Amino acid sequence: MMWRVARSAAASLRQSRRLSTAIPGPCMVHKRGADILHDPWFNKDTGFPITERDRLGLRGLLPPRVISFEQQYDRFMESYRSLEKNTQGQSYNVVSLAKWRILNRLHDRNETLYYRVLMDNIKDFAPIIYTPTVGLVCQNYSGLFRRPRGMYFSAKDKGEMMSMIYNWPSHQVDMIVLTDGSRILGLGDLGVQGIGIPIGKLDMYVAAAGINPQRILPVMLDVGTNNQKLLEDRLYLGLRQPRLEGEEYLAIVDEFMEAVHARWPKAIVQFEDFQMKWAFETLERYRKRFCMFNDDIQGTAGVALAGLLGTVRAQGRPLTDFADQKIVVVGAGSAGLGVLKMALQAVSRMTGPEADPHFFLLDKDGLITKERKCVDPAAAPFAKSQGEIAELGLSEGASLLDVVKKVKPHVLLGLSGVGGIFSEEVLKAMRESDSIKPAIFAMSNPTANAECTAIEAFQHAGDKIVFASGSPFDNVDLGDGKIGHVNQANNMYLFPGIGLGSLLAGARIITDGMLQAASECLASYMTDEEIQRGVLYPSIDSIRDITAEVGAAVLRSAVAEEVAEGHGEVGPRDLSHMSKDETIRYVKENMWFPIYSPLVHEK
Ligand SMILES: NC(=O)c1ccc[n+]([C@@H]2O[C@H](COP(=O)([O-])OP(=O)(O)OC[C@H]3O[C@@H](n4cnc5c(N)ncnc54)[C@H](O)[C@@H]3O)[C@@H](O)[C@H]2O)c1
Ligand SMILES: O=C(O)C[C@H](O)C(=O)O
Ligand SMILES: [Mg+2]
Repeated sequence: MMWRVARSAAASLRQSRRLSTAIPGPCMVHKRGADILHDPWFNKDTGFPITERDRLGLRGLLPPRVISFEQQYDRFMESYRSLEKNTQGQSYNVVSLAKWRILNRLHDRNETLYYRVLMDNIKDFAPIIYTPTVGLVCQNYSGLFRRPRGMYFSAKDKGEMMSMIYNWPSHQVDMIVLTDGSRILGLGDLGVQGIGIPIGKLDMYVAAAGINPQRILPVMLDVGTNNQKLLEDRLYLGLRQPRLEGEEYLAIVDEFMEAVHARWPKAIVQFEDFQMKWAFETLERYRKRFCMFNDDIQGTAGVALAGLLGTVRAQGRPLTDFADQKIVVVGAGSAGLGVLKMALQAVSRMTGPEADPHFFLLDKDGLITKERKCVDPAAAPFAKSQGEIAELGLSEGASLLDVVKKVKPHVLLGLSGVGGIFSEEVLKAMRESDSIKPAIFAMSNPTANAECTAIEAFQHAGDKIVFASGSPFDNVDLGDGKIGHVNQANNMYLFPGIGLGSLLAGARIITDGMLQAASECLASYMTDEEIQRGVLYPSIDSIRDITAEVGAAVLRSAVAEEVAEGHGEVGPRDLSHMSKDETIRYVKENMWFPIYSPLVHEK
């Protein structure tokens, strides 16, 4: 019965979308005149029709000619293309920051146009608003700062957060991305300047998942910084004090989480770029109480696992052979351990709880074994025993080169944050891999921190490899008309769908099952033909489509695990009656799309 209501609501939505170019639904605005022009959410610049200018007190505040949305779009793209032309030959940093500035100015002025150009040109613009340029933006944030975006909660706000949260102007917030700036990409502690990451991630939420930009909130939790250079920088915009530690630190995060939950109980909080100790600890602390997840641990794991399963298919082997794959993971931080934990769960599902996978884990001190004095508890399950490695001629702390030479792994996966660590010698050693298609995943960000470049990988490890990197690289010309395909193994293929699916499910919490469903959905998205060509992930051009599918998979899993409480008028029973296709349709119909709506003034 209820589902019929939902269906008819969905049908009317579909109807209004079809008609949307002609008569989009109205949007209530409580402002008039110049206040509207200065609000990027409502502003249409020269696109305000004459009648609207009359109704909203805008007449005379704009040049007389009305410019259509399409013309505004073309005008922006022309200025962007001429900026590209005019900056040719200049350094990467100068060009990237110039591109970021022009996009950011549009973002500050007219959100509808901004998100439309971002969505339509995601392949060109993701590398600017997301990795790698976002890293450069964070490094230079205090100098680039012009207008605030998002919220800042600092150690000085202790005891005030419950009231501060009400300073945010939107009545409803669906998606929050939170960082404390302690491990920004592979760039280390950037303190308050890390706010660029939540902003970039939420831009991806809007572009890929169609989360309404009025309902997103980027948040910086400024508990100080241990970056001496920033502490000494007179322009640094954050607290000039060492990071809070221990209970003092947790008290700040607790207070923030309580404040968010009090105002928006259904908001989803994505933890991003926290240093390892807090990444794991906060995940365990909050995941049963709030609807939250840690993208670096859980989103990354799902994307990596999907890619790893793809490499098994690429070898023409059944998926169950994943249990026999030899995988060397370089980097035992939040990302590397997240990947291994999820990979272990996958092997256990295939072989039973006594699973004995062939995983080798290295950190800055080399191969991690049980001989190691202090092994992090999260890394302990992956520490090798002397017996296991002695026959390979390896011992505690063995170097990466030694490990690759002796193990002959099917997969070499880097999440170390150390640029170039897959040296020529290491890559050449991968030629002796036991796989017919050795896989090299250089997943660290941004580009300069990638363990190797795409060209280096194909040049040294050979044409047969499958390659993936966290930040984008161009495909590699292998000669004779052959192309070495470059995949982008980045959590952007999952986090928007995890957030969207959890939101539309009205999930109480985000379970391992929901994350597994997301990963499996991504893994099965690729056809055999694509996989054979070394294409493990979809093109970023189809990110909205894959996100809808992932969102639906997450939603269905939330229903199956009985953590779905429903969203808006669609209750859990309605959700449970939806077929897979209906769920995908429901998700797609709930994705926001940038279009000018008629503004109606309401006092
Ligand atoms: N592609 C993606 O989607 C994705 C997702 C998450 C993180 N990352 C990237 O992964 C990197 C690591 O992130 P993290 O959160 O795990 O960081 P982290 O600081 O928690 O862990 C880094 C790990 O690398 C190890 N390491 C450092 N130097 C090393 C060396 N020379 N050899 C071997 N290991 C070394 C450290 O000991 C540590 O175990 C970052 O660059 C981040 O941008 C990428
Ligand atoms: O931000 C990214 O591009 C991926 C990931 O979350 C990272 O921390 O590197
Ligand atoms: Mg991250």
